[in-house]
Amino acid sequence: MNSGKVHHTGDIILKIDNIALSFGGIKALTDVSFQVRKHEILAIIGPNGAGKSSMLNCINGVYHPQDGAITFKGETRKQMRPHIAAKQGIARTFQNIALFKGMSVLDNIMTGRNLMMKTRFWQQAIYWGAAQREEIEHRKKVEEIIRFLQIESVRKTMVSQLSYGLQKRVELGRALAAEPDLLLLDEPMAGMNVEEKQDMCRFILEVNEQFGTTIILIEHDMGVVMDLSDRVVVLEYGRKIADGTPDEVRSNQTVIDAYLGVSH
Ligand SMILES: Nc1ncnc2c1ncn2[C@@H]1O[C@H](COP(=O)(O)OP(=O)(O)OP(=O)(O)O)[C@@H](O)[C@H]1O
Repeated sequence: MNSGKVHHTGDIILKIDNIALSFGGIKALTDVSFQVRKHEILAIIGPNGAGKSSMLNCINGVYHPQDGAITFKGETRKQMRPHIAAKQGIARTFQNIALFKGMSVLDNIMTGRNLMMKTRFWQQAIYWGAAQREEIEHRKKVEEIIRFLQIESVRKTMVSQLSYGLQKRVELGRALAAEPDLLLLDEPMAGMNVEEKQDMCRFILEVNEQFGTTIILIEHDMGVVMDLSDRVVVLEYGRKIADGTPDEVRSNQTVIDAYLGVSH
């Protein structure tokens, strides 16, 4: 897989400063700091239990770190809240697919627009015309995403009837429906075959290129990480042990030791 990623990134969009998170006696994250530039694809890697998902959960406000600060688009918060993160333009996919399995592809992606809907239920009753126009606009955007992800043929299909790879693509579609500035992808290729992985890689790169979306992804497949990312942050036992370009990280002795299981 050679993606031919073009490296052109902008100002800092996300700053993680000295984050510490623990659950009772378990230290999930200790003093983790890194920065993400606009339009960058940043991969977070590390062995199981290293704190990767916890980091994403702090960024989108699901977990509340005991220490440190998160600055997104210039606004610093000690603790993010999920609805604020979403409103500020952070969208997320999950390690285990979190779709409405009994609903169609179209309706699932439509749920990603919820935050952007201006008219509420009681308003819809009064301003029926405005609500209808708004609905048409949202549907147009959703249809664009469906075309972009090449899932037109299954747009009316119930999600439970789709292959795992397609379900992952629909989940990406739902996140894209929110038109995020920052997209958090938790193992977007997990459980996929080679062909599905290649498709997902292509879509992630196209999202980054065409929409200018900044992306943070957690991924275990090192081939994918090396191909997709501009930079890589490596976590081990909740601490950052390296941060750099894929080439820098690949040749970093501490990283090599962590992956080969050398005790230190
Ligand atoms: N909600 C929680 N309650 C208690 N402990 C948690 C919780 N979430 C994470 N942890 C613990 O925090 C540590 C880091 O977990 P996390 O899921 O962030 O790691 P990870 O690097 O994403 O792992 P994996 O690659 O296996 O998904 C682990 O020891 C985990 O058991």
